[in-house]
Amino acid sequence: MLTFIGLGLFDESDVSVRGMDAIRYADTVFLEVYTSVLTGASIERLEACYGKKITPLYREDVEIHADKILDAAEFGNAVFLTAGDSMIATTHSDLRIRAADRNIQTKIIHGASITTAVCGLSGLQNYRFGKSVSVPFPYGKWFPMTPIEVISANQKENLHTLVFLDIQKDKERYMKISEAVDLLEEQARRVDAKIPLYVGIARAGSPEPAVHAGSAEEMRSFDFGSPLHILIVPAKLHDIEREYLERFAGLC
Ligand SMILES: C[S@@+](CC[C@H](N)C(=O)[O-])C[C@H]1O[C@@H](n2cnc3c(N)ncnc32)[C@H](O)[C@@H]1O
Repeated sequence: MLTFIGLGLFDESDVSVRGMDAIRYADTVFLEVYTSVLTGASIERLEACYGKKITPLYREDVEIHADKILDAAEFGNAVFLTAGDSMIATTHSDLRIRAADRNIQTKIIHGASITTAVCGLSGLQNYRFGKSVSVPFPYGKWFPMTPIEVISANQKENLHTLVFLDIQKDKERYMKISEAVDLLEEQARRVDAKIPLYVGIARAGSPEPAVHAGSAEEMRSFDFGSPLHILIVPAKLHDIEREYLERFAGLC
């Protein structure tokens, strides 16, 4: 059996009771550490809390060398932990299909996801979000323009855009809101587009999340603090959305 378990957003206490029971009952516990992370808990702390040895998994362990996971699931109870919800903004649906190819039973135990937490923190309505996009760290001459293309397409339809920020786990590098805004502003400049308003959110799910709405300049000067960070580029605001951002995100 392979059980996908979403751990929620911040630390070891965010997992559901059902998820915790499945971890305690597991023979093997894997933790995927490259699509998102629990910034409030180290692996050691998770191990102490869940009472299990945890094997961290990097991208190649899941996307190329998944046999270790699938073997453990074929011959025992394996759990595959992910920060947030397991199948949101990740590649894990492929792993579930490969498990099914080997007649391994699978199930999902859901966790809170950043994709829904942003609605509560920003007041932006879930049904008004269009396609989401990721901003990767530029590499050499590689400077992808996909983020501004997706944002522009959503803006044409009057839809909000959720913008995930890159994680380079091997370097413990997490993109900050100010870095992402610099990249998005450069992309906008190249295609003669304008992003009039951003909403930045840091550490959703923690006791002290930061939420701030404003122009590119305000995003650069506001101190969002430690990771993880995420951005929203809002469409035209409804009255209630505007009022919520004024009350809870410092929108002027
Ligand atoms: C690719 S998504 C994975 C989403 C995850 N599976 C989920 O359901 O929450 C990871 C990105 O979402 C954002 N993110 C995830 N958790 C966050 C949090 N607690 N606070 C702020 N941003 C977060 C960051 O930009 C991070 O790089």
